[in-house]
Amino acid sequence: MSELPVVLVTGGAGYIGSHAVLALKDAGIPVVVYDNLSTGVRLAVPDDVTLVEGDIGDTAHLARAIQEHRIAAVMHFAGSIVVSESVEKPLKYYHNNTQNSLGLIDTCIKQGVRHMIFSSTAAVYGEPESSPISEDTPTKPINPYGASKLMTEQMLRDASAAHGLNIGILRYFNVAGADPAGRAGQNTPAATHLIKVAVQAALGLRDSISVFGTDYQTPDGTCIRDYIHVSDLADAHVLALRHLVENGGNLLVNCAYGRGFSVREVLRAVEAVTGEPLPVVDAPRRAGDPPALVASADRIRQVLGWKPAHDSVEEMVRTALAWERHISGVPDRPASGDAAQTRQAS
Ligand SMILES: NC(=O)c1ccc[n+]([C@@H]2O[C@H](COP(=O)([O-])OP(=O)(O)OC[C@H]3O[C@@H](n4cnc5c(N)ncnc54)[C@H](O)[C@@H]3O)[C@@H](O)[C@H]2O)c1
Ligand SMILES: O=c1ccn([C@@H]2O[C@H](COP(=O)(O)OP(=O)(O)O[C@H]3O[C@H](CO)[C@@H](O)[C@H](O)[C@H]3O)[C@@H](O)[C@H]2O)c(=O)[nH]1
Repeated sequence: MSELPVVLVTGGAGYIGSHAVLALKDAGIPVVVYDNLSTGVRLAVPDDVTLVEGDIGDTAHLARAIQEHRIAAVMHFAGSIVVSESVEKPLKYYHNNTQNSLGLIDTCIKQGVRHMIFSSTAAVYGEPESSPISEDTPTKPINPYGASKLMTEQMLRDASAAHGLNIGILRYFNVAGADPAGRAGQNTPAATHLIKVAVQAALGLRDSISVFGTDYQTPDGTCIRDYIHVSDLADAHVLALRHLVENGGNLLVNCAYGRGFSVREVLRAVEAVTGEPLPVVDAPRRAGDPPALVASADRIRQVLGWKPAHDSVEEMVRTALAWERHISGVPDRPASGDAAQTRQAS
């Protein structure tokens, strides 16, 4: 690879950003985290990585961090991420995802940053008329979250054309799981993501798990999503950075495996991994949810040579469960033999 740039990871104390930091470190690429710790946590940043605590909206502070650490590339994960909340509080999303990204892009250009990789989302596609969804599928977001991200994509494209910034737009589908080596995971206690909530319910940390909508036009009536393991996604970021540094130009890729699972299928996978029934409650539809989002994931493999290593819902559930046990302190169940011995002894 050409000379490795120092990478500033905005949102690097959050779920996906912290896994990207590990992947960058594993690849020997120097990294600095910039995060306001609004949903991220200090402990998610490895001890040997500098954390600059700050808001991306504070562009003077951001500019100083870029200068001080000689940043040449930015991975921009910082943002607000909950689809249903974006329907209730749209301006929060246009502020944090669009307006703050505008300030960040402007600051990066003024400070001579060469490369930027942006966390976009499948939510930019809305309710696509055809499936699977390719990068050429028209973008028609149906919630403010998706709209706030699409506007940032457009700003990046225009800024790239005018100022020569190399941009990588990565449209993630549903991210799940945790670092298989147990170094990182999803830390937000009030997280809303299906697999996170389901493993919390499996561990007794929540009373139940709701299935939001059972009357969608899908085979079992529940929503379908294309789940991707967070460590495979983190690896895609390292490949995307190499691509921008070595080839220049721009990149737009879906990040997914290209197959969908319904909510009920995911919950069955959780039950299969834990060996226990889940406390499931059928509930009304959640605002802003499209029925099905399944990617065409050919381009990311072709352009980046990405070879996912964790393409299994069970592995996503297993690693998420292990991380949840780690942060909550809920012990592993005794093996069935131990349980039998305990019963006999009493
Ligand atoms: N989780 C998913 O399934 C998913 C799917 C598609 C896209 N994304 C995108 O990936 C990115 C990361 O998501 P995540 O799941 O890791 O979320 P997260 O909430 O765990 O991480 C976001 C991080 O950004 C920080 N942050 C938020 N606003 C900030 C600001 N103004 N200034 C500085 N730091 C700020 C938070 O403290 C947190 O550490 C987001 O941009 C999100 O939209 C996530
Ligand atoms: O307790 C729960 C949580 C979720 N769901 C359903 O599970 C599916 C997935 O939901 P969730 O895990 O919350 O993810 P999404 O709302 O699909 O959004 C995620 O995936 C998008 C990309 O597809 C990203 O843009 C978002 O940032 C990210 O939060 C949806 O049908 C939900 O209605 C439930 O039924 N019960």
